[in-house]
Amino acid sequence: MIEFDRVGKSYDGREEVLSDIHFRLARGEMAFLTGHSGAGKSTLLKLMMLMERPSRGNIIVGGQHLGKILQRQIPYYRRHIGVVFQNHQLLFDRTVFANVALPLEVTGTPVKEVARRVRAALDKVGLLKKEKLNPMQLSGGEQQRIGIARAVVNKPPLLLADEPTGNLDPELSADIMHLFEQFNQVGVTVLIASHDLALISHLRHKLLTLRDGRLMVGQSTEVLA
Ligand SMILES: Nc1ncnc2c1ncn2[C@@H]1O[C@H](COP(=O)(O)OP(=O)(O)OP(=O)(O)O)[C@@H](O)[C@H]1O
Repeated sequence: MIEFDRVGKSYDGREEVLSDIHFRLARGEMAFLTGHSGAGKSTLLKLMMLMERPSRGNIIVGGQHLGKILQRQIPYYRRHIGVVFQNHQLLFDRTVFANVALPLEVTGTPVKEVARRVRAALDKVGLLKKEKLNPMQLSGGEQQRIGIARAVVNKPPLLLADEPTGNLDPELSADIMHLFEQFNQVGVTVLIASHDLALISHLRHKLLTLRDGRLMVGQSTEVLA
C-alpha cells in the first residue's frame, strides 16, 4: 500500500529532515509513527499527501508512483486518502451533517447518496443523533469523531492521522484509537502519527520511529521497553 524507497527530504536546501527513509506498509496494515517534536512526522505524512515532494528517493502509495503525479492530478489522487488532523479543522458555520458531506460534494455525489453515506459514517463514529447540531455544540472528543467521519465518508483505502488525540484526555484518546482499529479491521490501511507513547504501547501494531532523520521499524508494544 505504501512504499518509501531511500527517501530524503530537505527544506530549502538545508540539512535533511528525513534521510534514507525505507519502509513498507501492506494493504490492510495499521502502524504508528512516532518520534520527538520536529523529528519529521508531519513531513512524512505530507510527502504521502503530496503536500511536499521528496528531495530524493521514490514513494509509492496505492500502486501509484507519486513522482509521476502531476500538480493538476493531485486533487484526484487525494480522494483515495482520508486525513485526520489534531485540530479537526471543522467548519463552524455549518452543521455536523454538512461538515461530513463536504468531501462528497466536491466529487459531485448525488444528493440521496450523500445523505446515505454521511449517515453511515456518522453511525460508525457513534454520532448519528448529532447530525443537525453545529460542531461548536460538541465536545472535543465528539468533534474529533466528526473529523474522522469526514475522513472516511469517501471510503478511502488509506487513512492518515496527524496527532489525532493531541488535545484529548487519556480515556477519549483510547476511544479514538479503537475507532481507527475498527476501520483497520474492515480493511482500511491506517497510519497514525502520535507521540502518546503510553497509549501506543497498549496497542499491537507496527511502529515506525523517527530519530535524527532516520526511521526504525518495530512493534508498538515495545515502545516503552
Ligand atoms: N515548510 C517548511 N519549511 C521549512 N522547514 C520546515 C517546514 N516544515 C517543517 N520544517 C522543519 O522540518 C522539521 C520537521 O518538522 P515536522 O513538522 O515534520 O516534525 P514533527 O515530527 O511533525 O514535529 P511535531 O511533533 O512538533 O509536529 C522541523 O525542523 C521543522 O522546522
